[in-house]
Amino acid sequence: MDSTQTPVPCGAPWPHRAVWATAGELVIDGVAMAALARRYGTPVYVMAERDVRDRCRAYRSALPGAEIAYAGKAFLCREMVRWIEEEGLWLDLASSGELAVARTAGFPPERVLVHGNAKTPRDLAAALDLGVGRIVVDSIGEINRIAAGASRARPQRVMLRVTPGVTTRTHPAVATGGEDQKFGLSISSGAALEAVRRVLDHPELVLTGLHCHIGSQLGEVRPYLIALRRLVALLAEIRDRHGRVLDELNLGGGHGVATRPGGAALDVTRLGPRLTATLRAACAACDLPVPRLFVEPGRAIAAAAGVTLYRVVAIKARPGGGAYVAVDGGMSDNPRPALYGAHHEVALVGRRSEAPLRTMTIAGRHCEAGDLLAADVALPADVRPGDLLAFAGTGAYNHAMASNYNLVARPPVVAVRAGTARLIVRAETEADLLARDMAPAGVAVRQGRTVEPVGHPGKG
Ligand SMILES: Cc1ncc(COP(=O)(O)O)c(C=O)c1O
Ligand SMILES: N[C@@H](CCCC[NH3+])C(=O)O
Repeated sequence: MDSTQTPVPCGAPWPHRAVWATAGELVIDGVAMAALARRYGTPVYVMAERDVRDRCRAYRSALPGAEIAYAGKAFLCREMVRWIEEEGLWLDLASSGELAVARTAGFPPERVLVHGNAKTPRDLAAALDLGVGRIVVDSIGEINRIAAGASRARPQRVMLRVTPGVTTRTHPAVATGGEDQKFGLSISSGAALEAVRRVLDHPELVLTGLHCHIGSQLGEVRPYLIALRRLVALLAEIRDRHGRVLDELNLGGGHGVATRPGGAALDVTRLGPRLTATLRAACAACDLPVPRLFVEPGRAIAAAAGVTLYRVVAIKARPGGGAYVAVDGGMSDNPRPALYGAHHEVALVGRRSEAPLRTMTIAGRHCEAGDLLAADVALPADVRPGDLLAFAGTGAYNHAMASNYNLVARPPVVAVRAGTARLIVRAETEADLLARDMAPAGVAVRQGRTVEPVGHPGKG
């Protein structure tokens, strides 16, 4: 593109306000990525605030009257909590650590749902102390533990997570609707009904409804409708056996996002009306009032808002053609390609290249051959050390799943909005890494030389 051309929208899976501008620049909501990378270093996670907010609003308008709980496991920090709070969503949290983020960001506890198949005493104490809106019971043994921390004067509202026996097309590691798995209580075995009975026996607990979560990165509406009907049937059975009509039905999250241009997504504008209509029809058939519906999207709110920028460090020819392009990050900041074979779109940013496209594999910096961030992507043949690469769709389950493998410090998160960039999670430092490591007694600490971060061999 030459300097007379107008910016071209990137389209999905890039953020809503991402454009290709002149000279190969990627501009997200008015912020140029090359300058951002120079200012904050690389790797860096970029989160487009207005993208997150747009998606929260799309959920609220596609599901009027329903509660939208953002699944914080996808991406959580206090700034994100503020956006979610301001957009009127609930938060789905899964540990005392996540609860600490929400608590210290001032999120209203009555809009927090707590999940977990193995909630520790600490998790439960944090949830009960905070006074969260709902705890989602995931096992029978947990019922007494929650009741013990509540009281008749201050009863705890709970939902019950059930497994509806629905199969889904997704990676096996994130398929959770089937019978044989670690989450929830089976409907067909009778465990779910037994758990209902036990919860109802506790005056310290208020059973508000049922919950299920059938999997993640799902592309079809149908499994949700099947799960919904099974949960409504269970609501009717609970009414018939116990004389109790529960008010809430939570269908979890899992709504898939496009990972390639033109790729399929489970768009809430398509899903929302089908859920609402099916819920009404199923309840009418069982002569039940329509319960308040909850959904818990994580990826669908956060994934496309995020982009990761890396510097190219080294290039190597592959035997058979193509090349390995090694960058200054890897499976420590994005384990998804190695774990699930996940695909992220990749683009050269910050300079224009006329070179023909060549097939390249983007390799991470970690000490294992499987640390490949993207296989067989087409990039200009003149990609060189110092170049900047942008990865799309890294807003969910990247920062959240980052590790310190090889004692690599985790990257910062920078929010962009209307032409302004702002640090929202600072980079980890080597001092952070050493802070938890107890130096052996009597070892004198030798101060290291301060070195510039690698990955800036060129100005781009
Ligand atoms: C209980 C629960 N709710 C919501 C989610 C959010 O999932 P996703 O990010 O796929 O929407 C998950 C994770 O899959 C989950 O386990
Ligand atoms: N970590 C998974 C999603 C897990 C969903 C958690 N409930 C991913 O990146 O795809």
